[in-house]
Amino acid sequence: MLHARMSVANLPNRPAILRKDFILSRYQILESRIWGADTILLIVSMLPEALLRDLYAYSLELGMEPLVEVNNAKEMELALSLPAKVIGVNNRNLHDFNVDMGTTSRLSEMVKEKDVLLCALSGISVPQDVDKYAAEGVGAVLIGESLMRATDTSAFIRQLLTLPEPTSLTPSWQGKSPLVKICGVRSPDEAVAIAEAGADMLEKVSEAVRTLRFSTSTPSDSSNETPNLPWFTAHATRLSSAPGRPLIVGVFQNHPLADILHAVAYAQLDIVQLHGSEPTDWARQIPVPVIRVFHVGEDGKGVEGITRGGAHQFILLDSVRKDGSGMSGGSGQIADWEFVKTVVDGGEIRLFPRLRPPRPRPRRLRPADTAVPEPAVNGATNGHIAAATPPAASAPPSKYPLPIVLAGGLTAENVATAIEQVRPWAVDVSGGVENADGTAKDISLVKAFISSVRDTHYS
Ligand SMILES: O=P(O)(O)OC[C@@H](O)[C@@H](O)c1c[nH]c2ccccc12
Repeated sequence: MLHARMSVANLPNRPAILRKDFILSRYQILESRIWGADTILLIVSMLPEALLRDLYAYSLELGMEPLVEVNNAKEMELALSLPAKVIGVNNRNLHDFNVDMGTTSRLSEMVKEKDVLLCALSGISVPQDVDKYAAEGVGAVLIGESLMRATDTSAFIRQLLTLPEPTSLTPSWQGKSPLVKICGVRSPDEAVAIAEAGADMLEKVSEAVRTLRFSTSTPSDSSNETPNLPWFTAHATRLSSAPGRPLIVGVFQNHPLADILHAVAYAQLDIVQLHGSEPTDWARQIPVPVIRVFHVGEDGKGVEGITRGGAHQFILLDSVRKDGSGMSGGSGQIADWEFVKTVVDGGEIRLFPRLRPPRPRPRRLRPADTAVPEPAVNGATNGHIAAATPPAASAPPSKYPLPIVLAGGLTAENVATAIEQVRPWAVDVSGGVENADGTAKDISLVKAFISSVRDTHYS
């Protein structure tokens, strides 16, 4: 159960996990919740009425609306009296195991006009079964045997539900020019000027952040949810398509978690950037999206596990400082763009893996991202970029290039080249848009930087 839950945990629109079992006690319900179930099955025919009512109420208490299974009109009456909101009609009679596909159709009359999600259970194997039930108001089907027998499960489900091939899963951030993140903003006035110049994200170094709330905020349209794109792609796509005021980022380098949480609340940060060697898991405890830095060394070290999703939402690549600290940032040093490009092209894990492993090819020519058969989840379980083995030059770029924020030594002069070469999701600049003595941002440089980015489109 826990493995099932974990394998879908990082999908933005993950399916619910049902414990389809013979549930007889509160203990089993609590156990289900603890091990990752979203809901449970309660079978009316095997539970005395008082126990059924108790288990139904207990399940609700734990935040789970159970699937209540019935097989005849009497059981349906009882289920409706609970009042169950999700009712499954089992076409299979559990006393003699005979399947009568008309059972759901006959009982569907009893839930008409009611606020009930009706599910058809058992015996479903062809699209016509599903279509017929759908026309009768059935909202879900439960399929066991025919799914187990199908050789290509995904194709079978698509066929059964008349779903299109999953070609529409194209990340939308790739067609646009990268977002612009300006770091080291010193005052509210500077922030306003930079916002007006069109920056997408600002990072402050002063206490001024609380006054940086602009009235131009446009709430994003949450009804337009992204489909189940891989983790980083989904987050990049969502942020790229949310218009509004620039987001305020707080950058932290090896600060205590308590300080970060305090700053998020006090300064109302939109995003936290972890720029040190903080534990990956902290991102799960920070209540706003997190950008995590990967410090890229000269030898291509520092990107191990970079495709692992499920914690931070965004990735920033910066060049390691030459001071031996292993940290990056603020040095004005350019990252190895060619190497960063191999990380971007290595991409995120494919959502729909091949069913059979690829035919063996000579080892040397095998690109890094097809070397291992991948599970049907995103990068949570499989960081497949090996620093020492960037994809071969001939390898086709991944369908889901890794969306990254590129930082390190960018200026209005070099940013266009950087974008063409690396194809980052966003670019980050601080020193490159400052005045000669480094005491303030030079707004004309900020404008030049932003227009250079906006003029650069990916082909
Ligand atoms: O394998 P089928 O015909 O697709 O059926 C699945 C499901 O309805 C069935 O497994 C089921 C639902 N409730 C049950 C209760 C007991 C035994 C079996 C079930």
